[in-house]
Amino acid sequence: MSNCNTCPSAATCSSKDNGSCTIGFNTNNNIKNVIGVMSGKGGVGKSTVSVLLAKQLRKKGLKVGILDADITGPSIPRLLGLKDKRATGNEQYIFPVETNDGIKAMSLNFLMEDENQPVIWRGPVITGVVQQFWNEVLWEELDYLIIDMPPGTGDVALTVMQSIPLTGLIMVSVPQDLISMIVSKAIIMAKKMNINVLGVIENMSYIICPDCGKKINIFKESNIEKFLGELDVDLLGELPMIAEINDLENYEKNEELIDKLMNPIVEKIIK
Ligand SMILES: Nc1ncnc2c1ncn2[C@@H]1O[C@H](COP(=O)(O)OP(=O)(O)OP(=O)(O)O)[C@@H](O)[C@H]1O
Repeated sequence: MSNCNTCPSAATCSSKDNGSCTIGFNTNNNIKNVIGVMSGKGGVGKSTVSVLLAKQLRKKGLKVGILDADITGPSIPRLLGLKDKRATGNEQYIFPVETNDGIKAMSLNFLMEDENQPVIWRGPVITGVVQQFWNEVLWEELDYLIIDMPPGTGDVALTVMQSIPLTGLIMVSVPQDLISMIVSKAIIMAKKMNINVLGVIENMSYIICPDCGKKINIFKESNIEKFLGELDVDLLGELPMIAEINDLENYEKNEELIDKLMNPIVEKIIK
């Protein structure tokens, strides 16, 4: 059950009441910060941003894990280059799969025989799996656990917000009015649930001219400043739409460029 002393949400939690807290803890895990990556809308780059964050944090020598809460559309194993790996376990715990650079990861695809097999489960079963990934995976000591949330503000998002002690949420958006409107819903949901929104990352914000290096806005001029002002949320940074980000399985080849783009964002998050 809950333990306020080791809860990453302790600083912002208003209840401070062990009796009413429903957050479960695996006493063998000590996770200092839990960051949810959310958007409200699918396909905007949540999983990509989750992996980029994890890689940068790891490069700073921190202990990092990724929990893939996108149970019906898991993409973390592929993005980490772990698609052929399977998780193991014993009677008590599930052991996360680890990348060569030491990022621990758990995804439903690590438990499926075939990654193409669809998951045809109803909401309560799916939310149960997410809770198991929090409670039954032996994460041990982590500085940061990144949770890649599924799109939308439905069951799983609600479960993560209610039953995992989030330090904060990062919202991923792209510069289109329709998406900003849906991301706004997710931000308002988080605020209603007293979850700290660390800020927004605008993904696929621009492209870079291969000849002159100029930034080109592909969508009509972004209204991100206005949208953030209305919601009182910070912009953590903007990421371009580039082939190197689309090719995370070969991250090492593009490390220098990606580090340059991600490092200022990660510095803000750590602060
Ligand atoms: N900045 C970028 N530049 C180029 N390609 C990108 C960028 N961000 C994401 N992509 C690509 O867009 C696609 C969708 O990204 P991703 O899977 O991260 O989105 P998602 O929001 O997690 O999707 P889902 O809603 O399915 O969970 C992927 O093919 C990814 O490689």
